[in-house]
Amino acid sequence: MFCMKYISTRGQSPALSFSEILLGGLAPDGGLYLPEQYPHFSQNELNAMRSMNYRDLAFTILSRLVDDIPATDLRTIVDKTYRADVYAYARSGQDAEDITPTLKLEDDLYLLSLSNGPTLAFKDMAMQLLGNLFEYVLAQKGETTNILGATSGDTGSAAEYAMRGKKGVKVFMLSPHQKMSRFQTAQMFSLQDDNIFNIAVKGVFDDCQDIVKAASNDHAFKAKNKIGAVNSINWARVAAQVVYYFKGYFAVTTDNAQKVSFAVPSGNFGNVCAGHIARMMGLPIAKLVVATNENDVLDEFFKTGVYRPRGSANTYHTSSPSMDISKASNFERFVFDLVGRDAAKMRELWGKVDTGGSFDLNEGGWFAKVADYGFVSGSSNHANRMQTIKATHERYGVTIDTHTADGLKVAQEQREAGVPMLVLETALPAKFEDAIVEALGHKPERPQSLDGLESLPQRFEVMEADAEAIKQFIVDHI
Ligand SMILES: Cc1ncc(COP(=O)(O)O)c(C=O)c1O
Ligand SMILES: N[C@@H](CCOP(=O)(O)O)C(=O)O
Repeated sequence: MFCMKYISTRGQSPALSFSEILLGGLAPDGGLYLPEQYPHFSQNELNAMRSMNYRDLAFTILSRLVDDIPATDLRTIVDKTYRADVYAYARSGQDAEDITPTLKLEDDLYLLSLSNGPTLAFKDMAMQLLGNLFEYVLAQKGETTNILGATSGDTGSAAEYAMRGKKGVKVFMLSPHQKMSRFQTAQMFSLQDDNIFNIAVKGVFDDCQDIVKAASNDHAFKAKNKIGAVNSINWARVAAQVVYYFKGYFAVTTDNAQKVSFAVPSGNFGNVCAGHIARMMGLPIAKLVVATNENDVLDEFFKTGVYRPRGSANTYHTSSPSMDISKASNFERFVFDLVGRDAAKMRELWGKVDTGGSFDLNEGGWFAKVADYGFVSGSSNHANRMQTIKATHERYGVTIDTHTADGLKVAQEQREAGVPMLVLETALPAKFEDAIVEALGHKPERPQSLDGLESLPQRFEVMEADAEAIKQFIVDHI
């Protein structure tokens, strides 16, 4: 019987079990949780996983990361989550039972469809599981939680759809005022459930995320008001996202000697961090391609070794708005591994980041080791997105959204002969109708059930980017 413990990247919090860290976000020392050691799948285990359906694969992987929920209960939670009727928006010709079907564009180039869930973005893959895990753990402990989250457009709706009506859960979701697409805004703000509170913050996503972290670092406030997290600072979010890298790999290979690459539209680094963890668990990955939009802090790091988060004034509002992020939370998880899990080094580096500074990992020779982890990067801009959406439609008859277009553009630059490249489809085009009309001259398809979404009445508060005022709002509404 192994015992999986989670440790903080900053090294000054006690090691805890999965259920103990499930509801929270940051560790008490301000760091992020990671497994003390990554579990590793042997070749025989990978062979056995090759023919598994999504639910079996999810259970097999998650049970190596979660050892304090009885296996029969975890199995029930997984089976309840990954159902074809939950991930029902598969393209015609795709099998919804696959949960994350692959779509071949041409030889060795695929889309990995992650956005067939209720809110049409990849966030549903983990958030639906989180909703069911939260319900289970809260019932076991007889507790309640008040979730405080930040969204640039997709985490918010995925969390609200996963948590609406759930007993013992309230959701307070911060979003950048007037910076999400019309569809994204309507998807969140039209929810009228009593347990959902949408707060439009006058600022950018990073301001919202900073407020979430400030509340999480106020230990007395967090404990008194039972503050929970659903952003990818929450380990369970990342853990759930590991599964579809395995699913995608097995879908396009026949033998574990083969490697594949994944191109990942990136902002907060949660999605590609899950790819990194899949690789650490033994998945044969050639490259992890980090694709950014004009907010290219991550691309700058992977090209130069310098991590230089930017302030609100230098964070651009783009046509792939969910990636308008200049301070990537989960990057800390990768750097922890990169610097040999040296927590003192992490405190030194994030001491600079948390006070508005930057760091250069050429110092100490750490940047030279990035290649060992398979990371490469690139960026794209509005003109690239329009061109990629148009070319993909003309060449393959497939409409992709603006974020997936960022991924595909950079994927094309990083392809290698004989190595399948999977581009993660992180949202469906219906969420970004105006951009699709600009690129193609016509609207994208949208599920009939979502017709008229933008005309529904909306309920939200507009607030300044003021952590104390937002904390008071929460106190007044719980
Ligand atoms: C549609 C879409 N694509 C890509 C991203 C970037 O993913 P990550 O923040 O995990 O890097 C996001 C938001 O995070 C998103 O909503
Ligand atoms: N793009 C995200 C930003 C939050 O990312 P998360 O993965 O940390 O929740 C969004 O759509 O809200």
